[in-house]
Amino acid sequence: TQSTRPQRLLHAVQKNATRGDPRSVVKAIDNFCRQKEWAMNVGDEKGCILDSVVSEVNPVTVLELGTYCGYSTVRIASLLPPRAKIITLEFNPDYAKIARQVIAWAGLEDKIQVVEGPSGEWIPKMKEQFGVKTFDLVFLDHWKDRYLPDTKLLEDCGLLRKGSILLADNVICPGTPDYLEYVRNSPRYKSQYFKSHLEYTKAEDGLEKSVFLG
Ligand SMILES: O=c1[nH]cnc2c(O)c(F)c(-c3ccc(F)cc3)c(-c3ccc(F)cc3)c12
Ligand SMILES: [Mg+2]
Repeated sequence: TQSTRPQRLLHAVQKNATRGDPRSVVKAIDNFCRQKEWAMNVGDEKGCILDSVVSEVNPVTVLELGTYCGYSTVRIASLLPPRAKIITLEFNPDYAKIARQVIAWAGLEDKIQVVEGPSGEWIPKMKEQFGVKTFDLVFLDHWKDRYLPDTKLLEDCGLLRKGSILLADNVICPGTPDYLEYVRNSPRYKSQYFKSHLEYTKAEDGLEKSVFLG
């Protein structure tokens, strides 16, 4: 039976990356996506912006919405301090299965919890299920129509604190106009756009970094 793109991406990691070396996993995926098949990882260019935000925030508790194959999960987790944790939500069970294996190859299972299911259902359960108080950093990279409702849900569930950082991928391509309008005009956020390119292409895209003011 025909393999899927996530399966081929996983095989590229297992073939070209060193077990336990997260940076080699990131490199192997970027090479696969540049040389073989495009895939919707945040990629190397936007990934550097992600790295700089993670390093600046130095988060202890991270939420990622949208795991896909675990590329950004590995990128973030490789920069976290020892006791820090990342919870990553993935709606698609096939993606989650691949992501777990990519994360295992990177040797980062202890810092990462992959949770399967709809973000809208899991966000209200974060406190009771995972003992989360608030998130220091949220990386939005799932479905463009969920960015705004999930942000409002995070606010309503008391999962953001003064200074929590939201970092959103794809705010230009495919674009999240309602989310951008909200974080750029709400008095509860201070927002900043980082212009970049759609992963592995010359098309414009960017990341929006928004600080929750409480
Ligand atoms: O859905 C996504 N989630 C997270 N990150 C994404 C990402 O980083 C992307 F670059 C794209 C993208 C953008 C342009 C394009 F041509 C194809 C895919 C998508 C996406 C958008 C619309 C779809 F119908 C399917 C996938 C996503
Ligand atoms: Mg994306």
